[in-house]
Amino acid sequence: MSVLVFDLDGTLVSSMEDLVATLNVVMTTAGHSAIPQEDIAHMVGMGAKVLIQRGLDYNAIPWTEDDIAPLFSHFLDHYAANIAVRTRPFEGVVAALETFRNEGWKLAVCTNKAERLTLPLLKELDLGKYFDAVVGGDTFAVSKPHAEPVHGAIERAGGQVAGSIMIGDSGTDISAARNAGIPVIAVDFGYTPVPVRDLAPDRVISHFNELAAAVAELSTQRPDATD
Ligand SMILES: O=C(O)COP(=O)(O)O
Ligand SMILES: [Mg+2]
Repeated sequence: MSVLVFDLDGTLVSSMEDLVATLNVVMTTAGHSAIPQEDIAHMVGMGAKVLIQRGLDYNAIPWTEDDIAPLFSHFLDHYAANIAVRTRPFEGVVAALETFRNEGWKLAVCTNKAERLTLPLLKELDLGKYFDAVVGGDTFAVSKPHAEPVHGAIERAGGQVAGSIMIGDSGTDISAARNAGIPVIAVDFGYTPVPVRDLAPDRVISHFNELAAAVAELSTQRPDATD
């Protein structure tokens, strides 16, 4: 059984506005300046803790791990209470997930978002029902770009690595897929400081209605083929 392993933020869901709102509540409550959305877009992808650290760096605030803990806890509380104010699946996501399920694919989420945020968000957007496994940034001891959460998602979905494909929006996802030994399709509408095309994913799509063709192309390549 092959698995389609999806990243969440910037891939399945457009979540930037809610992430920006929460980060800026955390920043301003702590007495720091709010950060413009276009700059925060480059800071997402490694989970909320790293987002906060990058936000402090942006404001040139020196920090230690001890400084991060209360800000992270504020972030979790505020974001959990405002997780889907503006966040929505990208256009075509629901139709694509339904098609893949009907075709017999197993589906998994592998995100660096904390599990306690990921599960409620999927539920709130009525997406949870499509996935055989959901892995968050804190589900395993290490997060993407390590291979372990990708392999864990595939295993928990009841699938096997050979034939599985990752779909993501950032260099973190592309590296995670490479480390996990599976091909990767990048969406070009997500959150990344570098254009994903420059990171050499196997395919790039600009809309979810292009995903089925990209998956079909990669699926016809033998999983053990070398190129
Ligand atoms: O919350 C983040 O920073 C990243 O989440 P993602 O792995 O779903 O892109
Ligand atoms: Mg992402």
